[in-house]
Amino acid sequence: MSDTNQQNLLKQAVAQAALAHLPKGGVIGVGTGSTVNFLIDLLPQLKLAGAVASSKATEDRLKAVGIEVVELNQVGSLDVYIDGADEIDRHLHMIKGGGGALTREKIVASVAKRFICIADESKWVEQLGRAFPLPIEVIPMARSAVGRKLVTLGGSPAYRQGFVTDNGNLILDVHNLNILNAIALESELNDIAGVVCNGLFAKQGADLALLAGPNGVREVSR
Ligand SMILES: O=C[C@H](O)[C@H](O)[C@H](O)COP(=O)(O)O
Repeated sequence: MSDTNQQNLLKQAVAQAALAHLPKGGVIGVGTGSTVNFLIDLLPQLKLAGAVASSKATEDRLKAVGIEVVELNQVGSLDVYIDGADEIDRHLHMIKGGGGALTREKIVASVAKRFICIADESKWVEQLGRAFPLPIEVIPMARSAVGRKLVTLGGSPAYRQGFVTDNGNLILDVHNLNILNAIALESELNDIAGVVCNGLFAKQGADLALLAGPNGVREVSR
């Protein structure tokens, strides 16, 4: 079996395991990405009243399986937000945004009482950012200015060519950042003029991580 097929089986397994952690008949926040896509296919079983989508892609997919998509402005708070991650560490801090949906993901997650991260074990890392570059959503006119600031922080920003976010902005993928204090760096990056949002989810990390490996799905909670 190819590595991709094997990884897809793990994503399917973690999506299945997540169902037990989600409320039946409620409204939940739904993230973006290939792992979440496996979950969305299973969500009709929960007979949800609706879901808040973190991207246009997720919105389309939720509608395709018959789940009502609720605007965030119609919702006071959510019991649960569920999403994948590009990397997650032992503090349940994450890097997200590989699919470019980080800003809406962070917004929807911010109104949720609980963040559940679903991933395969390949996403579990000792230190964030060593293998996966940190995505940052940037206002287009600020691309070079933000890039220069990121270089002074030790990063090597790469412009994600041909990609436009759901919000009409661009993504810089920042390599070589030494992320020793993810909470502090998340704030520091947000302070750069022109940055809309960065892919560190540390101030609000996950409350529960479900991680699928060859021996099953393990749970790590805070
Ligand atoms: O923008 C994309 C999101 O942050 C995803 O949660 C992240 O990239 C993980 O995606 P996947 O489940 O496809 O690995």
